[in-house]
Amino acid sequence: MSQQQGLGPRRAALYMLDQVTGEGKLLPELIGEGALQHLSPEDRARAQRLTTETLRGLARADRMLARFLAKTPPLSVRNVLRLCTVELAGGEAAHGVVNAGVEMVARSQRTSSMKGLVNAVLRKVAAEGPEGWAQLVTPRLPGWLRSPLKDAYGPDVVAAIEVAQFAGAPLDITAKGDPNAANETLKGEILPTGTIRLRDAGQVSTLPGFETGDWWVQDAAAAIPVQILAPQSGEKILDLCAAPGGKTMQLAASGADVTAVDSSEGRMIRVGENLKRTGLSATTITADAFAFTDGGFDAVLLDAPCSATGTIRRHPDLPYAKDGSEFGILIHQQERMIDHALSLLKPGGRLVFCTCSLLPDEGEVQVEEALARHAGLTVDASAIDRAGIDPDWRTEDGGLRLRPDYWADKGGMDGFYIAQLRKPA
Ligand SMILES: C[S@@+](CC[C@H](N)C(=O)[O-])C[C@H]1O[C@@H](n2cnc3c(N)ncnc32)[C@H](O)[C@@H]1O
Repeated sequence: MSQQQGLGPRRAALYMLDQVTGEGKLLPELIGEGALQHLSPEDRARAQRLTTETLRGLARADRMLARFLAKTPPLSVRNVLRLCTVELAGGEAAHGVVNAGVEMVARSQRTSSMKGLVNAVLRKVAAEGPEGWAQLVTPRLPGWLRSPLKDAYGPDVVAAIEVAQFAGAPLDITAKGDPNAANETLKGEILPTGTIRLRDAGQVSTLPGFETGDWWVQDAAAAIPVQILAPQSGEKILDLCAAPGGKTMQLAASGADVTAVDSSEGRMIRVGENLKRTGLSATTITADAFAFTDGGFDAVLLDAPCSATGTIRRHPDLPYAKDGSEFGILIHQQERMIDHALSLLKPGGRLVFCTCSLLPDEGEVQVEEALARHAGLTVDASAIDRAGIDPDWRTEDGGLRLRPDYWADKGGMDGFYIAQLRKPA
């Protein structure tokens, strides 16, 4: 690859790093705004990979760079150094990476005076090689998140979660029908809960069965809430906060009569595309959950908006783009959403509440408080006795706590909290 060819994805990655670490933007937001649209599909994938790998290794890169920097350079130069350090750690040829780093700072008047510094520092990093990188400690979560997680799980579990987040995530797939049949061509590993797991999958849309809609991408943990809800053919089920539709497709595949509601127009377009590709059907409604008041559902799935702190191994931008200041608003909204979802259930109906959060305030505590608010409401503890679910994952309240460090030998899973509540008959 010529240096110029290599620079396009690197510059796009640098732009996204600056936006995440400087402006608090999330990667999906930046990609949605067109940050990668000028690149070929191949370069787009490379820019995305460079960005996520740099964010995943950012704290480790800073530790390595601190050895060679007398004082902290401006953010855009620091991000060039971080990006190049992570590339060098991955075994990229040193001269190409160092030249690219120098070229990136040389392009801006604001930073061109730092060419010499970048050149000297990156040469020292290159001399450390991947071996020097491997000796550094696993990157830690930022304090605003580490602290509540340490209170909830203790320091050893937090350290194990950090190892899982640093390792990243494989590609997980939910089959529309029998996972064994779908896996005949995918040739992955079938996990105990039926998810198909692929390592080094490459481009998703080129995998067998994508075009024909035989499956969709969905983390193994994210597939469990619908398994717990156990939809039956013909049941009237509401998927509240449905987009982009992974769980809507699971519900629809069971033959249930599914209504999917989400307030995001853009994300609802993706629900429509996903249903079309897989040949599944559901009624889709773009509306605020609180404005949707049709009742009488046999079951409601509430996958409430949350801090998404369980998904950091897939979204390493999150700890850098967020600071925890929105937790309070989310927790209050979840509480109101649980109450609203219960009001839409017929007597005796079931509500599966879940969040992809590691914070008990967005899981265990929500259920505890809902039980206190609603007389006669119960938790269906037996609903979580499903194939492949480890009894150790159960919580005292009858729910399920999933963590990224579970199934560590298989490649981990997203963090989730899930419980099935039963409205009095
Ligand atoms: C965790 S995601 C849902 C993921 C989805 N269930 C799936 O499996 O693909 C949360 C969703 O809540 C939606 N949302 C946030 N606030 C909402 C509101 N007030 N009313 C309806 N949907 C809302 C967001 O647009 C987002 O799509």
